[in-house]
Amino acid sequence: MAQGERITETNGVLNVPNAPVIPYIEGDGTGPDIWASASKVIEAAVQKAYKGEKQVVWKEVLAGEKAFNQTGEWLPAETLDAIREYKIAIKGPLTTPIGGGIRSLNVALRQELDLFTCLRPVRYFEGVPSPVKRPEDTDMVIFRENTEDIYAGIEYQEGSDEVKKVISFLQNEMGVHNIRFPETSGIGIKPVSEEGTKRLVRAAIQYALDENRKSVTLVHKGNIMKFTEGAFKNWGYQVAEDEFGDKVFTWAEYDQIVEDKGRQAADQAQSEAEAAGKLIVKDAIADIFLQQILTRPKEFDVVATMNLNGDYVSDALAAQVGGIGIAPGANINYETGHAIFEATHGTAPKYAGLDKVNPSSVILSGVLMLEHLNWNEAADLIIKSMEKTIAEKVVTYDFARLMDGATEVKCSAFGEALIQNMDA
Ligand SMILES: NC(=O)C1=CN([C@@H]2O[C@H](COP(=O)(O)OP(=O)(O)OC[C@H]3O[C@@H](n4cnc5c(N)ncnc54)[C@H](OP(=O)(O)O)[C@@H]3O)[C@@H](O)[C@H]2O)C=CC1
Ligand SMILES: O=C(O)CCC(=O)C(=O)O
Ligand SMILES: [Mg+2]
Repeated sequence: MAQGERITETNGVLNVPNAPVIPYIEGDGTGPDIWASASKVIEAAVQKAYKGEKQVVWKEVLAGEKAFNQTGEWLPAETLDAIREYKIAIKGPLTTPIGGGIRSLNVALRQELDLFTCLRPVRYFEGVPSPVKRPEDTDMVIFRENTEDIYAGIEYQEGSDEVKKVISFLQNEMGVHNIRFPETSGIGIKPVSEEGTKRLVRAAIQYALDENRKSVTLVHKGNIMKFTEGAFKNWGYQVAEDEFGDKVFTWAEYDQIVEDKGRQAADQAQSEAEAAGKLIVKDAIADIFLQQILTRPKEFDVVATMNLNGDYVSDALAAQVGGIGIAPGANINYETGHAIFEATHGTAPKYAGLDKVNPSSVILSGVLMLEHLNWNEAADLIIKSMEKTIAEKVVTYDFARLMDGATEVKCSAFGEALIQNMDA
């Protein structure tokens, strides 16, 4: 086994050695089962693609229950230091208690490393059972803002001295009179900034242009939350128009043409922009968006949204293409090159230690990682093998329960089947 070298970055470009050290967090709950299976698949793909010329040198770093049991800390400083040093990491899911206890370690990792984009591609694999009639029509890439919004964790518990101060400030100094039950309210605060919005939307538009996508939809609830979600929409259009000029046509421009010259002229301008291959930047209010991704998925492509909306949209879209067992993700800072790859799902605690769940979400997060390293040959081997294995109906319980004639296999056996089906 090679000793491994650090990945570095120069002017936004990663320098990837042939044996990069990649820290991994095994995760809680089903994390260890999934990681055991996923890591073997990633190793096999790299071996088959590069015949030993390249390899991943894994370095375990601790977080969650394993970290707490071994060090007394949930997220040791060494873990953050290692990810800062080695740039790229991959992780299994980590538990977050509800209504008390520690705040989310997953969110902490994203905030500490300023991984401002949560990238979650949603595509269909032929043969996967889905609740919709044409799952192949769903092909979207979610850009979820990953550091702000209510995930900032600025919350005050009902009855606490802090909440009394905040409520008194709001009532006495800000003229707020509509907190319905001030004596028994908890308060949460939702910061959304111009910088935070613009760097996320910039990344989404750049991705859409690079990947020849047709549109970017800004998803918000700006009709109700005007200065947070409404501002997200306005800043999103600003960054599109100020920084991408002629490459994009926005619905803000469309509205301006309607005002100046009428709807017919605006429709014509949009048709011309589409014919010229310009990227359409549009927006949708979150509630109707959740309906339209089901009824008209072909109309959506890249999606840029805030943290909480992105969380809901991620799981909803994952369902359309077969569920959370096959939903990958990446947390990325496009400016520093730091990234942590992880599944969209959580620890699925009821299946912990049963070697049962679908490891595909972490395996496909590994594919995103390999693509990020520009090791596309290895990434493609995994994708092809997954297409073949699912087509053979060799699947884990989550797909098997919805498929006729499936062979249900365990988490580890599914990984082995992928390796068997991998043709270099
Ligand atoms: N990034 C992270 O680390 C995340 C962590 N979490 C945390 O995970 C914990 C549990 O959260 P919970 O809300 O139950 O959500 P989970 O995503 O952990 O599980 C919900 C359900 O999704 C299905 N599922 C999840 N993973 C898989 C898989 N790999 N293969 C097949 N099916 C899967 C199972 O459905 P079924 O029962 O129908 O088979 C499972 O019961 C919480 O502490 C939460 O905070 C949550 C999300 C992300
Ligand atoms: O951190 C958690 O526990 C939940 C995170 C989550 O739901 C997500 O990343 O989508
Ligand atoms: Mg989530």
